[in-house]
Amino acid sequence: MSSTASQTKRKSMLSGDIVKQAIVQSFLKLNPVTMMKNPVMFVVEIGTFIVLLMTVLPGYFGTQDRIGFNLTVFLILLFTVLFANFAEALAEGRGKAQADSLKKSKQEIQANKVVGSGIKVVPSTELRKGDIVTVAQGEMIPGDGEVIEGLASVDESAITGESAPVIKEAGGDFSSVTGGTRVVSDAIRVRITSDPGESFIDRMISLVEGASRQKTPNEIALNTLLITLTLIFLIVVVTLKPIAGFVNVELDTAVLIALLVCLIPTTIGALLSAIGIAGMDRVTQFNVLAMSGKAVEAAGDINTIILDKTGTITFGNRMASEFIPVGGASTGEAATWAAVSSVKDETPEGRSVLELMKKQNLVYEASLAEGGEFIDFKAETRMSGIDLKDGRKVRKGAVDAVVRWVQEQGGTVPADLKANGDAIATEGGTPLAVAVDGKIYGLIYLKDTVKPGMKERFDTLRQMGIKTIMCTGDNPLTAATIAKEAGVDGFIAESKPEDKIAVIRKEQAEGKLVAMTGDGTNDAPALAQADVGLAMNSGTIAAKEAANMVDLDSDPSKIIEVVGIGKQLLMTRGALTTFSIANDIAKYFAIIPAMFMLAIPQMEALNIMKLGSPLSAVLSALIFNAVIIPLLIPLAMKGVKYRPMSSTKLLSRNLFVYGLGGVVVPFIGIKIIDLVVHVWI
Ligand SMILES: Nc1ncnc2c1ncn2[C@@H]1O[C@H](COP(=O)(O)OP(=O)(O)OP(=O)(O)O)[C@@H](O)[C@H]1O
Ligand SMILES: [K+]
Ligand SMILES: [Mg+2]
Repeated sequence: MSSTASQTKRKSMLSGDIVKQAIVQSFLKLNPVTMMKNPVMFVVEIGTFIVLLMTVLPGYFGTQDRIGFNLTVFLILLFTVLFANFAEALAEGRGKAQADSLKKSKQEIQANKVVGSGIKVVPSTELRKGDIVTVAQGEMIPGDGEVIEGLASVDESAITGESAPVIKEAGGDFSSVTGGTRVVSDAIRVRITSDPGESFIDRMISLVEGASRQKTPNEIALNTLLITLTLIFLIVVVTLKPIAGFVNVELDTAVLIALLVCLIPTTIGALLSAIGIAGMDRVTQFNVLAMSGKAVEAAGDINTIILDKTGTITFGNRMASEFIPVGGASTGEAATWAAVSSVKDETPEGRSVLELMKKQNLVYEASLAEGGEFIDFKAETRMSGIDLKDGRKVRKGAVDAVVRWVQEQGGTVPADLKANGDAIATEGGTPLAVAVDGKIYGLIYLKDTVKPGMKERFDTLRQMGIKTIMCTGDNPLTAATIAKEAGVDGFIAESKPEDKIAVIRKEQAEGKLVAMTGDGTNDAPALAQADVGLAMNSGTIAAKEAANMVDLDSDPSKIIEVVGIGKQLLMTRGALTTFSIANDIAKYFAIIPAMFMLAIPQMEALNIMKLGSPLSAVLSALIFNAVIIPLLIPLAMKGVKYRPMSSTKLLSRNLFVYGLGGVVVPFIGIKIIDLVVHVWI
């Protein structure tokens, strides 16, 4: 698929360059001002500095006999901090590279600004909200805006990575254009909707660059836990020295610092921000822009997803495939009125009616529509049509809507309408009734197909404990057929845009987190109300501003994968936290006995791990503590393997795997390192 092409293009950006940059960054991030943002690693840095002083000023600290050991501890600690910095820098690297390529597409553009009745060429940076510009074939669109006149195909590859041009036209849901994209055919008039520095590309750059990255509520909570643990261990270790002093035991300062570093949760402290950045990055690689890390996390906690039927679950190219007369009318009559009501109907459904006429070699008197007043399709009325100049009113639309409209005018409903309509609906098609004033002439059979693989995707969601609700403006029979075929958990038929917001509020009132997709202006309130609102890039500005995510490929069914990515982010963080804390427990068993054996050699019985010597035990634990960070970077970046199951099952499984693994792995790791280290000292 096309989005995979852009993904491979972006994946290859994790190149040697990014690694080189990340190595440089690892050193720059040693700056204490930067380091302070990560309290756990900041404590390690302070420890590193103290051991450095003891190494270079042994006379002052009375550590002349330990210079070699202290130097080794200093180096291991330094690498611990560097590894943590490297993890974060590597995670940031890909976004930075992407931001650079975006900046290139942001060079100065000449804009044809409409001034009075003429055109003035100005640099795009001078454009302000409300300005009108014209953009002709081959020109770049100078800023974000809305097409107010004309239709053009636009190459949006600069932002979407997608080379096939998309159609943009005035009015409707495909009118928004993005600055930095190129008109490849025809010309449009655009009203600018953003001031300089606030455009979509600007926002995108600062997002992928991480400039606007803020800690999420979940990260803040976890950070508080990590700081608390660090403080507790700090107090324990600091008070250890005077306590030991009482019993005339002299504890070595470097060993105490090593103990502290091993006990505080350095593994998760080092990887925490990399996990968050990588999670956002996975969403970006998927061509979805998340406005905040919070949105990605919320996606991981979603309980209910609200999906549109047409275009999300089905392909959405509802095409007229048959004219079915009712109430004794002829096929020709039904087709004629269907066509007359569709002359100016620019929806795919409307256009397909005229195409079907051509395909079936049917003709109608075009003059009938001349001078008439066209009635656009509206989701509220679920009808479209024309008021003819001779006073007759022609309508087509959802059967129940047209029936009501006919009855309002004192008309009658043909006896065979319901059976014919239901027949179409039970096949999953959409019946549109066609009427003139009080008389219904026939039905248009609109065909649509469920996208392949939908059932499997909904099964997966169900295993994760997520409920899916299909919302559609279609009739209950069609809705039921499609719902059954696609395998959604529930559906709402004949729904108007405002019904969506009601469903979201209802679910939220039950304490659930809700995700939805949308593209129209009338979706905006619901997109804002939802915990995760995914707007289509092809959609209106209002929709994109209300949502907290934008899908550059405009594929509404992607919400399903976004939820998966969010889940994976939360799982990865949970798993590595469990692993990290369990790890520290194991290191405790290596260091504490060693420390006391250093002071009281008779305490050999404590050496349950049978490590070579007290000093090699301390170094081995410290080395393990350092190298586990780079070893876990790939897992932090890629995310833990993710199998769909309920959250509670997942939690207990992860506790088992990463908790137990976290205790066992260091025992083995420290033992192996000790075998090597012991030979050296
Ligand atoms: N161009 C049109 N002219 C007249 N009636 C239409 C037209 N397009 C759709 N309809 C009718 O209006 C109903 C509502 O359409 P709408 O686009 O709001 O929702 P939908 O596409 O059926 O559902 P979904 O919310 O899944 O997109 C359709 O089911 C159909 O019966
Ligand atoms: K640690
Ligand atoms: Mg629709």
